[in-house]
Amino acid sequence: MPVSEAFAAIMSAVRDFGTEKVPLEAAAGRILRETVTADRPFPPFDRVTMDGIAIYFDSYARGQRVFGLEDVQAAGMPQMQLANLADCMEVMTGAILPDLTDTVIPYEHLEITEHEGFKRFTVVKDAVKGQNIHRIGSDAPAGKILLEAGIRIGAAEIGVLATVGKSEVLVSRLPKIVLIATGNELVEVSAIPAQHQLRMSNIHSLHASLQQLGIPAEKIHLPDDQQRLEQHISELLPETDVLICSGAVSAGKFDHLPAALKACGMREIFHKVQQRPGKPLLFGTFPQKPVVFALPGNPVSGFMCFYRYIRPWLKACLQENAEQPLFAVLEEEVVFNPALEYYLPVRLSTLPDGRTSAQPVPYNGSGDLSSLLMADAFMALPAERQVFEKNSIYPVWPFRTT
Ligand SMILES: Nc1nc2c(c(=O)[nH]1)N[C@H]1C(S)=C(S)[C@@H](COP(=O)(O)OP(=O)(O)OC[C@H]3O[C@@H](n4cnc5c(N)ncnc54)[C@H](O)[C@@H]3O)O[C@H]1N2
Ligand code: MOO
Repeated sequence: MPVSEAFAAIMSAVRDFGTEKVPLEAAAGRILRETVTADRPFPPFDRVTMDGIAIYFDSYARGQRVFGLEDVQAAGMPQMQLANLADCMEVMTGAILPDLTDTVIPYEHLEITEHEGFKRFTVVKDAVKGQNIHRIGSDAPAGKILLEAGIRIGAAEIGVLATVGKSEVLVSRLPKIVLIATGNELVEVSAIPAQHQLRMSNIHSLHASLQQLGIPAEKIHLPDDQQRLEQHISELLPETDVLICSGAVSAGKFDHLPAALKACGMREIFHKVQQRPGKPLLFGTFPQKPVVFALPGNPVSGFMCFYRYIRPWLKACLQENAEQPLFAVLEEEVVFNPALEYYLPVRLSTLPDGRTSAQPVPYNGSGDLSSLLMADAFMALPAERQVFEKNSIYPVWPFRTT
């Protein structure tokens, strides 16, 4: 199956995992599922923006330059009122502007003297009516939509949510994901492997890739034994939303996973995609609820499949706004003969004209996990061509991203 068809099949199996309310403190990184409006104007009152004095501008306009002090309006104090329009009120940044004043002169534009125990302020720089006041509603009127459903909540959004009083926020519920590593050759990260063994890395990479999306996952290692695979998988099914398996999906004698999944009731949507790496990718659904992505065991294959298929699928399930497709300029000629879509590890950078460039990194194929250390995206080179010229433009799928 071509990549475009595989992707379309996966995206037509998008599921809604529902919503939940979380405390504001736990909302960062989650997907907002409600419209958030301004409960009050932004700012909610005429806000003083400089420490100094507030005056009635007409007095100044008539030539008055010396103002006697009536009182001090600090931030957090209810609004005061100027009793005599020829006086002034000392005001602090963040205070509500005193009633009957309309202009704020900062201390830097004042000479301060004392006369018989009373403070006097002489204005020594030109003033403009209305200066240094952040007007009520000038940023947003009450009722304005500030945030729409579908955004990923970041630090700026948390500040706005706090301002409008959202101590609880409606967000997408996260799916329960189980990561299964298969393979008798795999040992724990903390183990010293024998010569024929290796430490399992794929599910740790996948776990980290899910963490970028704020989704936790359970990790399990199962042996190359069909009965044990079936038994474990059937136990997991009732309480799992997404199964992501790694390894045992190609043509080997011990690649029991497809048969085990089928025995557990999986409906296979496709197995094998016209791509490299990641050709043996399998996607299926279960009648009750989980979907299953069975990724090829070669580390770069599974990694690529996560960013090309699983990540966009999960974002769509969480009802997160879709990302803009990204394109880059290929920095050197690439020749690739098989009739497969080629996902080439590349390093991205910005050209002087602002476009993104993609430099292929040294790469020994889908077992070469270390090649990813130098790369930050896969460039998708279409199956119909064999020669990809320098300076041609193709889509890229970045993986150093949130
Ligand atoms: N006769 C054929 N052989 C192979 C084919 C094919 O079409 N016909 N496809 C090749 C391709 S392409 C790939 S990719 C691999 C995928 O094979 P599997 O998905 O069955 O994966 P395994 O054989 O289990 O493992 C492959 C490789 O990856 C290592 N591995 C597996 N899991 C992990 C893990 N969690 N952490 C680190 N490394 C892992 C495993 O040790 C193997 O070296 O098949 C080709 N063969
Ligand atoms: O497709 Mo396999 O994933 O090339 O190594």
